Parts: sequence; C-alpha cells; structure tokens
Amino acid sequence: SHRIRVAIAGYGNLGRGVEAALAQNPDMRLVGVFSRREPSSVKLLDSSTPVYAMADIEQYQDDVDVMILCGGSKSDLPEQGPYLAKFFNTVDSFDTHAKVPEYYEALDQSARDAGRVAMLSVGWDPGLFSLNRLYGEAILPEGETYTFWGKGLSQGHSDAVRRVPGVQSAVQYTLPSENAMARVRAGEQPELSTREKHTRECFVVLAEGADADVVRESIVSMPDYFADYDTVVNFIDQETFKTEHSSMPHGGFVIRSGNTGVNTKQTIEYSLALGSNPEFTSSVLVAYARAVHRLARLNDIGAKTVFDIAPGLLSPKSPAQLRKELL
Ligand SMILES: NC(=O)C1=CN([C@@H]2O[C@H](COP(=O)(O)OP(=O)(O)OC[C@H]3O[C@@H](n4cnc5c(N)ncnc54)[C@H](OP(=O)(O)O)[C@@H]3O)[C@@H](O)[C@H]2O)C=CC1
Ligand SMILES: N[C@@H](C[C@H]1CC(C(=O)O)=NO1)C(=O)O
Repeated sequence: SHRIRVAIAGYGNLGRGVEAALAQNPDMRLVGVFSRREPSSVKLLDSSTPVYAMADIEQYQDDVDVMILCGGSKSDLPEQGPYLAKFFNTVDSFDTHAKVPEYYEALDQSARDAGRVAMLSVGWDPGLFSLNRLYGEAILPEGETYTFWGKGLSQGHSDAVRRVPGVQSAVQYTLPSENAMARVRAGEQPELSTREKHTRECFVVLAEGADADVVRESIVSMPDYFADYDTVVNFIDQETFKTEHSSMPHGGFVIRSGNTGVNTKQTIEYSLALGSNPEFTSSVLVAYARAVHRLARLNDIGAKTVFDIAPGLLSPKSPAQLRKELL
C-alpha cells in the first residue's frame, strides 16, 4: 500500500517538529509545507521538500491524504481549521480549552459538508492527558482527578503572548505549586482552584516604542490564558532572550486519586518528561494523522477528538501483530 501523503500548514515550532516526526514514520511521507510567509524565506530541515504559499493550498487537495495544521491556537486555527477542513482531512493541536466546543462544531460542519475527517486538540494537553483524565474517571468513579504541568514552556501561552501588540519575542513558563502536588500525592484529594495549582511566568522582548505597563496588563488579564492565574511578566533584551530562552522543555502528570470497595485507596498516575514540547506534540500529531487517514478511507467523517479514536488505529502494526506483541 502507498505511503500516506502528509502536508504541513504553518511552519513554526510544531511545523518543524512534524517534519522531523514524519522522518521517523516510514509509512508516511511529507509532500509539502504551506506558509503564509514568502515560501523562499521558510527554511525547512530538509531543503528538498517544497514550500508553497498558503494562498495556493486549495490546488493541492488531491495530492494530500492528511494536512497537519501547525498554526497557533489563539488566532490561526480558529480561522484555518474550519477553512482547511473543507479541502483536506486534517489534524490539529487546538488547545484553547474554553473554546473547544465551538471549535468542534465549526470543524464538524466543514468536514461533514466535504465528506472529510477533521481531528482537533491532538497533543498532550489536550490530547494524551485528556485520555488519562477520561480513564481515571471511568475506572475510578469515586475520586478526584488532578492535572499538573511543568515547570516548562507552554507553546499555546507563548504563542498567545507573541500575539500581543508591542511584543517582539516571548516565551511563557508554567510552574506547578509544589505544595498542591504534595497534597495530591499524599492522597488528600484536596479542593484546589486554578490559581492554587500553577503560576505563570513570561519573558518578553518589547518591540521598539512599546509601553511595558500596557503589554503587561494585556498579558495578565488575557481571558482563557492568564486571567485565572497569578502571572509574572519579565522584560528582557533580545540577546538575553536568544541565549536563555531557546529550549522548550515541558512535562507534567495526570493523577486520579480514588477509592474502591469500602475505602480502598487507588491511584492512577500518567506522567510526561519532555526534552522538547513541540517535538513531542508533533509526534502525537503524526500518530493521529495515521488514524485520520484510516478513518477517511472507512468514510468515518466529521470532527473527531482523541476520545473517538480506537488506539489500534494509531499503530503502523496490524491488529494481529498488536495482539501478538503488545497485549
Ligand atoms: N495540544 C497540545 O498538547 C499542544 C498544542 N500546541 C499548540 O500548537 C500551537 C503552535 O505552537 P508553535 O508551533 O510553538 O507556534 P509558533 O509561534 O512557532 O508558530 C505559529 C505560526 O506562526 C508562524 N510563524 C512561525 N515562525 C514564524 C516566524 N519566524 N515569523 C513569522 N511567522 C512565524 C507560522 O505560520 P506561517 O508559516 O503561516 O507563517 C506558524 O504556523 C500553539 O499555539 C499551541 O496552541 C502546542 C503544544 C502542545
Ligand atoms: N497546550 C500546552 C500543553 C500543556 C502545557 C500547558 C501549560 O503549561 O499550561 N497546558 O497544556 C502547550 O501549548 O504547550
């Protein structure tokens, strides 16, 4: 059977990560990258792969089995997702949790009208952590679920800060509360507000002439991203930014602390330790691109989340091989 033809829409940290991840999956091949920038200015890891202008993307709908959308969730995907789902089977990492229901409906409309598949919110959170929150509740109905991230770089929050007028460069680190994590691990099943679990810290390089107080206020009050957290904003120069904030480690864990029987303590913990947040997220996107291709061939169309995907569809191994090797 032919290799799955994959393309990338939007070439940033995620786009680069998808390019690298595809090279690790021999049943797939990268047929092209689409960018809103001048194609000749976009430098890929493998310069032999063509870069096309986003404006021309509709012309390639018959050359691509799955389009992996690597735009920012704050302002790229809300427009690109529903649009591209009309022409391609798509996968994206949409992570503005508060807006998932409306984004799902928009994708579902486009995908069903086109007879295609559109997978949203694939990655680790949302994505693999979402699956583990579901497993925890379904398996241990009596209990509490906790999600902690970091200390590490959130790409969604960093992208959101980069979109603030007056910001030239920016990264955002998420810091989990040590006290909150200790209480959860001790099995206390505490009630914890959003603010009690994490704080956020940004490092920003201001654009020429921008007002630091105005930029800080725009960040700390930003709905869905910062408003519910205590956030520190540090202003640094470009040189410091480049030397001190170029790596993107992250990680975290999902804990289900529950009880069975009369009062038997049970704990499920799933954790990630990521040397590169974008490269890991991209590896998840590529595995789900395989599932999207298979669902499209089965004509199982419309919007899908990780909750809708049988795990076997992710694997290049046949069901018989999986039963033999991994069960
Ligand atoms: N679900 C999950 O677990 C995760 C989700 N994510 C999501 O992935 C999204 C993308 O993250 P990330 O790749 O870090 O975002 P980037 O800021 O690196 O890229 C976003 C877009 O910006 C454009 N761009 C990239 N580099 C440049 C540049 N040098 N100059 C001008 N434009 C540029 C690209 O579009 P173009 O090529 O068209 O110019 C790109 O698609 C995040 O917003 C987040 O929501 C990330 C990690 C985990
Ligand atoms: N979507 C996140 C992935 C994880 C990280 C995170 C956070 O630090 O707030 N929330 O979810 C990202 O863009 O990195």
